[in-house]
Amino acid sequence: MTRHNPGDIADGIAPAQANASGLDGTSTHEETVIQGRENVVTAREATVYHREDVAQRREEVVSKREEVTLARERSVTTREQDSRTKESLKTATDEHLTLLQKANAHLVIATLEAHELTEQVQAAREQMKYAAYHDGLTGLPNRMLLQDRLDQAIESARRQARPLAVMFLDLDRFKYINDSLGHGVGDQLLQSVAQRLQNSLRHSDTISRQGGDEFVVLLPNVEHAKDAAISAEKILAAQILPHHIGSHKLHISVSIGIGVYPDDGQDAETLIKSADIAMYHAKERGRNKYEFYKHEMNKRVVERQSIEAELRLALERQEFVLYYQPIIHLLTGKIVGVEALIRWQHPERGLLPPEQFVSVAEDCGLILPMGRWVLHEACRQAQAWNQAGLSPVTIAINTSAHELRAKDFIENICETLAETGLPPHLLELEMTETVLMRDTEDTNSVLRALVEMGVKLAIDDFGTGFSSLSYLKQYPTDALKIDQSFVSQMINNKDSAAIVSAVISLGINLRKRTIAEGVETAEQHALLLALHCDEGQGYYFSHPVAAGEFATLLASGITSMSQAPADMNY
Ligand SMILES: Nc1nc2c(ncn2[C@@H]2O[C@@H]3COP(=O)(O)O[C@H]4[C@@H](O)[C@H](n5cnc6c(=O)[nH]c(N)nc65)O[C@@H]4COP(=O)(O)O[C@H]3[C@H]2O)c(=O)[nH]1
Repeated sequence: MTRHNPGDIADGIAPAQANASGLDGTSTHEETVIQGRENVVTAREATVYHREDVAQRREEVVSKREEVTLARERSVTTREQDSRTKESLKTATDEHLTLLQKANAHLVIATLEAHELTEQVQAAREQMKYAAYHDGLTGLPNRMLLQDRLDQAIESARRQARPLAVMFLDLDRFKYINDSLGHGVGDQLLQSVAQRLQNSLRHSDTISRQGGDEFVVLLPNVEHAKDAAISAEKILAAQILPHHIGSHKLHISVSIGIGVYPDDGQDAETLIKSADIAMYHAKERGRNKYEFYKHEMNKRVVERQSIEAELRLALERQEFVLYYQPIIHLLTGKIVGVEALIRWQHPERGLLPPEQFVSVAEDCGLILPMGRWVLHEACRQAQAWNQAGLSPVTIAINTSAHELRAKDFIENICETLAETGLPPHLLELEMTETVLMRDTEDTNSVLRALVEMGVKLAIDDFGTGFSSLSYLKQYPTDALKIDQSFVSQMINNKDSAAIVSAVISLGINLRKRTIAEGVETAEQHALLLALHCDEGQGYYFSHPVAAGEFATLLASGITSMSQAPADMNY
């Protein structure tokens, strides 16, 4: 745009325009004036326009400036805002970073903790798994693990068409050690037995503890049955050596039954059962033995099971009876006592001796009601003889460990004596050494209570248990019964004679009566007399007889039963 000088407009003529009109030479003065006026008007208009234009432009400029200012302001504001935003963003980022770092630290810790926890959980899981498959006392595989391994071994034996063997082991007379020396010693003995089993067998064999004193061994790699016999012999030889437990030197043997796959069982359960049955037969043959399973053995086991079931009914049906064996004063030949011995008048099997059912009764707990019945019946009978005017004799009764431990044992004896009217000094309780050696504190208080009541105490089968002479001084016992195994051999075996002689001397010195059990011959009788044994009991004098028969013996005063009928076997 052309910019005009405002002075030019004030003169009324724009120089350029003036110059242009004068040149053409055609216009008049008037025209020129008019022209000039028009020009002036035009110029004024132009000026006006120009002014308006200028004003407008100024406004535009102003507005532009405002815009620019506004834009600047906006820009400043935006920048400020930006900078503020950036700052807050930075702060937020920093905070976020800090949080992240913290979170990361937590995450690291949490990861470590989780790792540690996983390890603990894993360890706990493994521990639980170990506990589920192992015996807590010996650390040996338990029933479950054995089952597992046996299943696998059977499967493998089946595929390869070869045999495998299972051995069932039971410690002989472990119960007596447990009863007499306590569970602590019993547990240590089991650990020692387990250790020796491991040392006697191969790593590939599985030795498991089934519970109590029972172990089962899996021999997966046997070529022939005789391989199992070799392993069994190794076990017997290792276990028979004394076990040193604390201050005790314990002798224990094992009985082993062997079942062989596939003949004696095609699955784990049957095989173990066969080995178990064979083990019972090994025990019956005299312990410290092994025996292979034979099919006819099963019959005996079924018999034992049915005995248990029938024994429960025997008390209700009053099938038990007592037989009485006289005890003779050796010097005078008079009957001074009588031992009550239980029999079971079985409806089908006839009269059964105690060895066929007393241990079953002990195992299934029936010994307690059975023992109460024996006590009551024996006291009642003895008092009946007294009241019938027969010379009073001491009645001896066998007392098992279970009975002695029963809470109501003393109470029961008091009640029985009161009910039957038998004077306490005519009752003698027989207990084995092992029964006396258990829980010495408790046993002592029970025995003292009995002595205070006036009841007599005799130690049965003396010399066969884990003899500790200190308890002879400790307990208030009246008599020592010399075990029949020594009496029966005393004539031909010097050692047995020496033991019998020593026990009698002990009795004399400790002022206790000595009673020889199992006297069968005149020679034994004569030697016992010469050794100053007080009393004797045995087939030489009388077999155990029924109550009526004993009354006859007592009344007739027969003291030597060389005349005893031969068929008096019970
Ligand atoms: N070889 C031979 N044996 C003779 C002779 N004289 C007696 N006997 C037998 O020797 C056993 C003596 O009883 P024990 O040692 O107390 O041994 C008893 C006793 O431990 C237990 N018993 C018997 N009756 C009871 C009872 O009522 N309760 C308890 N808990 N056990 C009993 O059963 C065991 C065996 O009793 P029994 O079979 O009656 O056997 C009796 C008796 O018949 C002999 O000259 N030669």
